[in-house]
Amino acid sequence: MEADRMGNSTSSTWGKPAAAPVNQIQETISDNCVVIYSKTSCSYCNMAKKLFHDMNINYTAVELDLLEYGSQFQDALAKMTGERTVPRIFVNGTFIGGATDTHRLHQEGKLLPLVHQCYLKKSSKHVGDSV
Ligand SMILES: N[C@@H](CCC(=O)N[C@@H](CS)C(=O)NCC(=O)O)C(=O)O
Ligand code: FES
Repeated sequence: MEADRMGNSTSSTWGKPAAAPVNQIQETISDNCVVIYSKTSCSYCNMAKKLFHDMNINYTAVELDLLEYGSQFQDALAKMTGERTVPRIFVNGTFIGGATDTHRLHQEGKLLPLVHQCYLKKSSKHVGDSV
């Protein structure tokens, strides 16, 4: 029941160390060239998505407000990137910043090369893949 859940929220948080979200985040960012940790209600996040969309670049969006453990993911992201804010954007397995940083990278012409580097890496991995 609702009251149970509220009463247990502290202990269930203790029972779930941030290691699990960190591992999941690391897996997601190594599997996908562009990952945006986002919230559906956030216009900064939408602007970041639009930037990639307009460049015809596929991205993986993880909507933290729709995740049951979204707040723990935000804690993990804070540990990994120094900020708990959204969006948190990763390209080629590396944190590149929030919305402002990403737009700046794009203006400096550095965003597309990072993405292409990742595509190249992924396509070469499959050459001679025996699995
Ligand atoms: N300059 C940062 C601003 C990030 C920021 O302030 N994000 C707000 C939402 S727009 C936030 O994450 N607030 C806390 C939260 O939603 O948990 C960026 O461009 O990403
Ligand atoms: S722009 Fe307001 S929550 Fe991100």
